[in-house]
Amino acid sequence: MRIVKLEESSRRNLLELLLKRSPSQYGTFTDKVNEIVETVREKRDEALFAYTEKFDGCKVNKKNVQVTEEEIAEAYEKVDEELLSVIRKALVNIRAFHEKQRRYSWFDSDESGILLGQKITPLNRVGVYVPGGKAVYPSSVLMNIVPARVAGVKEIVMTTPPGKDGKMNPAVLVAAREAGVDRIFKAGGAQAIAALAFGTESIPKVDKIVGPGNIFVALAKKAVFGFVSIDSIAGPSEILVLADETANPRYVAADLLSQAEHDEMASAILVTTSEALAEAVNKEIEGFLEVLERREIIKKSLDNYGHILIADTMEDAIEAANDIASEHLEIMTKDAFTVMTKIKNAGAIFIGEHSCEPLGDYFAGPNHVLPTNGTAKFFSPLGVDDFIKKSSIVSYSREALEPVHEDIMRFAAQEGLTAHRNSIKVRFE
Ligand SMILES: NC(=O)c1ccc[n+]([C@@H]2O[C@H](COP(=O)([O-])OP(=O)(O)OC[C@H]3O[C@@H](n4cnc5c(N)ncnc54)[C@H](O)[C@@H]3O)[C@@H](O)[C@H]2O)c1
Ligand SMILES: N[C@H](CO)Cc1c[nH]c[nH+]1
Ligand SMILES: [Zn+2]
Repeated sequence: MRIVKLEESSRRNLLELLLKRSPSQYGTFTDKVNEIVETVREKRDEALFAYTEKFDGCKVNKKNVQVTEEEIAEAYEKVDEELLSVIRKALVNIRAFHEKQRRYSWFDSDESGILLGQKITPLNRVGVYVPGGKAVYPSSVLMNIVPARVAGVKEIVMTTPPGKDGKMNPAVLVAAREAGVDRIFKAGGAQAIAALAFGTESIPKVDKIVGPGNIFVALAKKAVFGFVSIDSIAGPSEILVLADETANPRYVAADLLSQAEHDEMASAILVTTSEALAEAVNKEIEGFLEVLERREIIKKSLDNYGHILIADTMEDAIEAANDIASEHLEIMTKDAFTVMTKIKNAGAIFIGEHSCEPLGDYFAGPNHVLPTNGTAKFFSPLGVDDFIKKSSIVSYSREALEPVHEDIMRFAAQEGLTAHRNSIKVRFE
């Protein structure tokens, strides 16, 4: 990977390079995706099936677009016992973590006759998109469905691209059933997002669409936002390792490569105060590349978005990490917990040399659907909050309203809203 000294210009160049991965930069794809979305909106199933044949090479129709109980039973037969056991163990951790995010309605009242509160209502029906182009992601199935179930969503509809033969990945189906999905449809890409947003004869319209995906999925989610709600736009994966001379270069290299293998557009960045560590990490990467299976994707990703920045001080390194706002941030330094307290922007923070990123991808419990592309400055990981909404509650007795009614009338009059003023006035005539 390129080793560059961290200074104002290199930091700016890196930030500009990373921004090129933002969905907003893909003008040519935007037109194409908008056309797919509009066509599915208008022609519904007919368009959905045609695009599935065109982009996924699979013929689906009204009869086979929804995954059947028989297909799920067949999937259980194909998935080995050990994987099923791992899925169940992961589910225990993921559920326990998300249970802690549960929110409750609250009501606050006193003797004055005022009751105020906030009522929590789960969303009625949500759509979960599970990517399935370059890799299959049963782990993402768990990460999307569990928080929705914990929140109390009534119906969870999942879509994921079918194989050319119409078959679905068995581990994906099993993970979905274990996590508590209600219905699964064979649809991927922008056409699946449009079908969930507007509804077709086969796929029901949902209130919110969540889940990661490639550039077509991300742009389609942007296009349908407003017709439905969406979660953050989780794009190609990212890792930033913050390390000093105490870090183990073999671990740092392995962790950087773990995210680079997702996509040619994934990014892997090391920010370190140690030049010796930087050289050693590069050497380890060369060794790993000889044996890793997805080395072609990894090489492209490192060529495009792999970077090592050498900082003069740990304070400078932390400032750069906060600027980049990576999806995942690993801290392998002395006093790693103190460093963590200075991190403001990151989707998930992994502390210490044994807390490697894939531990979070599969098992620890926190969600792996995280903000990417610098959006960790304002977005949070997918969680229970994404699947609930709040209504404010207001209840005043006559005795509570009487002492403040003139204040309110004055406020309304100042805005020139006489019907508002009248609504208060009629109660005291
Ligand atoms: N942030 C996260 O939590 C997270 C988790 C898992 C995966 N990811 C990311 O999700 C992405 C998954 O991408 P993927 O491609 O493997 O699966 P995907 O399901 O997102 O995309 C496949 C679909 O893209 C559509 N498509 C492909 N080529 C097209 C074209 N030329 N025109 C129109 N549509 C086309 C097809 O309909 C296909 O079904 C990766 O970038 C990965 O890094 C992120
Ligand atoms: N690291 C990905 C999110 O960026 C999630 C994932 C799923 N499987 C493996 N990894
Ligand atoms: Zn991963």
